Amino acid sequence: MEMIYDTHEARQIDEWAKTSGLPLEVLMERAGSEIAKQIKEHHDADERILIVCGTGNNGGDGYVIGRELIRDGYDITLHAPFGEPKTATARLHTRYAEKFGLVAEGICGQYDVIVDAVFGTGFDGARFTKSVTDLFAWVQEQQQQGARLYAVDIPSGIPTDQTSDFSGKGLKADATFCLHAFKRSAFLVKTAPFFGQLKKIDLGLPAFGGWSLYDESIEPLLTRNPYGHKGTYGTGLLIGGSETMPGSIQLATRAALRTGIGKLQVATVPSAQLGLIINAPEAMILDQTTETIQGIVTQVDVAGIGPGLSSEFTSEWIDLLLRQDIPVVLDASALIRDSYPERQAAIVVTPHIGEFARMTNQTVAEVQDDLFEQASAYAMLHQVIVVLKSHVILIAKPDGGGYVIAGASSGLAKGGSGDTLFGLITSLLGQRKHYQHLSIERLIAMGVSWYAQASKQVEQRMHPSSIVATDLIEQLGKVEG
Ligand SMILES: NC(=O)C1=CN([C@@H]2O[C@H](COP(=O)(O)OP(=O)(O)OC[C@H]3O[C@@H](n4cnc5c(N)ncnc54)[C@H](OP(=O)(O)O)[C@@H]3O)[C@@H](O)[C@H]2O)[C@H](O)CC1
Ligand SMILES: [K+]
Repeated sequence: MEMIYDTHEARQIDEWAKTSGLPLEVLMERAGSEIAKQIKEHHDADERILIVCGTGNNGGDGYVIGRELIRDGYDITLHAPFGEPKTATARLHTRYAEKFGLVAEGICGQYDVIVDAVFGTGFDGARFTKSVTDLFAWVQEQQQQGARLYAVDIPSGIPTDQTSDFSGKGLKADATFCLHAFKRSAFLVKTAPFFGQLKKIDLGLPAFGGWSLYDESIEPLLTRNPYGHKGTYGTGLLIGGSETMPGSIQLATRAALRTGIGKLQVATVPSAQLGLIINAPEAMILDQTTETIQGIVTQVDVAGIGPGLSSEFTSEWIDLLLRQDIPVVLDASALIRDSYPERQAAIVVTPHIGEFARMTNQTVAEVQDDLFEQASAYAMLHQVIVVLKSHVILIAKPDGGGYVIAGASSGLAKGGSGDTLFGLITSLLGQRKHYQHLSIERLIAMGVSWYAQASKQVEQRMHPSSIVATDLIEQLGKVEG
């Protein structure tokens, strides 16, 4: 799994390497050489390559890249608009690069490739001087004339952790070589478009830190025990639907049935019951009353409540579910609590970004700016698992870390997707016994990954604008792992 760091974690791993005997000079050497290798794979020695270096270690990486390319006969111009690097590590590499004839010079004419080694994680967004603005404008002109732009670690001008003060100004790379770990801003809505293609550069350091990009195979979810029976795969209870919103519980039910649950009980209103008889005859249908819910809740392995629900008893039913020793999934209309009881079994909340903003008394923009921290803070404070649905999906763990699932189809940005994901998550948690070897958060991450992969496959046969939740549910069964 690929790690996602904030500035603090990036500094910590440097410090760890240093105290463990691996100096920063070596990390810089690895970073620069690996990036140079990748540039050589895509560009010939006769292309004009410009490396723009800043005064920190990001600039130092640039000197190593230049040296490695010049050594192989590439046509390199190194430009240091703010003067020579100031850090001891970068200066060491500057001196060494001089031995290969790499010295800073002026810029002239059009370049084929520009390497942005101006600012990395040390950029101070509060200082946007005219010289920085002019440099960015010049690089953008070069791009308009056809230059390809590669950023080292982070595109210059882009913050690392959160975007509340982001001016919107920064270099927009075709690809970014992310050193050791991705940085959080590569997944934030305002800054992600500046990164272009993300390319991870391995510096040989151990994985460390709280957040990672989930990229594991979903194979375990697609395999079944040949000796199992319906009891092996648990019984789920879904509570949702109302006279005015009968559709969402149908989608949730169908998604749960397509993702392996052994038995499914659905407590809903009469108009939604009719739809379920036709569209999901495999589910068992219950009346949506306190008595029925009370009666069934002791017999199920998981309960999910919320989609399309509109009842004066919602809060009472949530309490009822939380008193059982089973995982509980809260979605949509059931996202109404500001505290949760201490309990052994997991509580999972699955808000979209607007619901999460309401739950935390913030604006959507405030949540988007600091997505990781916001999700973590809620999960840690309430000791719940947060599945936060935005342009990426974050699964925040109560211990402060979490998983990011990226790459789902843009076609999912419409009604019905959340109901589908809710049904899928509830179904998988009902099968906990079968998936004992996975932590609950990994099981959820794998489920979200299943959903994202299915959406990508639907895109192969229809335009994202046309994709509806039903297409996705049908595709779940065709994903190959
Ligand atoms: N483990 C790793 O991932 C490794 C990462 N490396 C690289 O190191 C950088 C971080 O290096 P750092 O020196 O901390 O910071 P930067 O190079 O990004 O920037 C600091 C210099 O930039 C100047 N600066 C900052 N903001 C501005 C601004 N608004 N205007 C002008 N100049 C600015 C700053 O100047 P000061 O006046 O504040 O001193 C600094 O000189 C990381 O991103 C990686 O690329 C290692 O190479 C390998 C290990
Ligand atoms: K950079």
